[in-house]
Amino acid sequence: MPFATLSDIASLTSALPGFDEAACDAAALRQRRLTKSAGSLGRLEELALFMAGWRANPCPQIGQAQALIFAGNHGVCAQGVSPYPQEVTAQMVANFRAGGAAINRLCHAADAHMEVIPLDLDRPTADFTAGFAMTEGETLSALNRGAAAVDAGADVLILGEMGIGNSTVAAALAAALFGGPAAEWVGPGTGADAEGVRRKADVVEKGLARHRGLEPLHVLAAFGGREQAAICGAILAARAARIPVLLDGFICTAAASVLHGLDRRLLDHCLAGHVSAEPGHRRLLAALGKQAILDLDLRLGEGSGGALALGILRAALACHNQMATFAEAGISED
Ligand SMILES: Cc1cc2ncn([C@H]3O[C@H](COP(=O)(O)O)[C@@H](O)[C@H]3O)c2cc1C
Ligand SMILES: O=C(O)c1cccnc1
Repeated sequence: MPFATLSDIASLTSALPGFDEAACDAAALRQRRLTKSAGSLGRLEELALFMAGWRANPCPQIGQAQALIFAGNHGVCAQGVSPYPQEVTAQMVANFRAGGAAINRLCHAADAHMEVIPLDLDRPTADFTAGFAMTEGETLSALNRGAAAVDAGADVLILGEMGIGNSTVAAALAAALFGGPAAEWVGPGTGADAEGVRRKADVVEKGLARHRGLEPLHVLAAFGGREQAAICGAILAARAARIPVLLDGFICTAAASVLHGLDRRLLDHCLAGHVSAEPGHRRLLAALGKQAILDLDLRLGEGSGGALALGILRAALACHNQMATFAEAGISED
């Protein structure tokens, strides 16, 4: 990193660190000695082992949690795909900076350091029904900005987005990467009515008809946007630094799916923080083989589900690192 061409990214996977089995095995041994019946902490145990393997540490800690919220604007909004006007993207960026958004409060509650990164909001990407949303240069630049924003000293990374029109962009990415009719991937987003959802499906179908048979990074360039590319760059930079990632809802997961399309292993260090109420998200997580940590009917974006899931991850590691063993507590084992 930084990436000079899109094909650099495609050839990168084998050079990235993988899961440390030895650290995971050592963590599993510790789990068996903790004062609880085997497996009784369910997915908390799995999360502790996941963190151990990716941090290459049998007793991983979360000292620093970073949250990156990437914002962008989309030419496809000209097709009337969102009930909200595009200015809301920049207005919400100001709200993030002032501390007034849901993600500010959720990051504060979870003790995550949040940063919002607006990506050329005054230059929306091109309308994907008319051509490529981004040039190769724009795509690379956004990927690199995402990668550069990652703090290599963080122990976990939460990713989120803000961009009016993004539920349509996400549906287009998901349909192009996994197939199926647009109607199976679109949903209300911020609150489109039945007529609005139909319009979104038509717009996505038009985009799919225009951009057929593309490689995943060209799918990203075709549908956009800059924040989706930045999310991909951040996921790759996190992988290079062995930082596990908490994905958010449908929009964030659809962006990440571009990397899964490149190589299925590229999202192995990523957890699905939650499953969103946006209907395509459940289908998308199933396609990626990921089980969400939380299911709270959220449909916000901004990284909200990732920030909430950080609390569960912290709890998993508090048990893993700080519970007494049977020997320490003088408790008889079976
Ligand atoms: C005030 C406000 C705050 C938000 N925070 C996240 N989103 C979410 O809604 C947008 C996607 O929905 P659609 O595709 O329907 O435009 C994204 O920006 C997403 O992050 C918001 C949307 C609004 C209006
Ligand atoms: O799941 C999401 O990412 C989502 C859903 C609705 C609106 N904004 C984001």
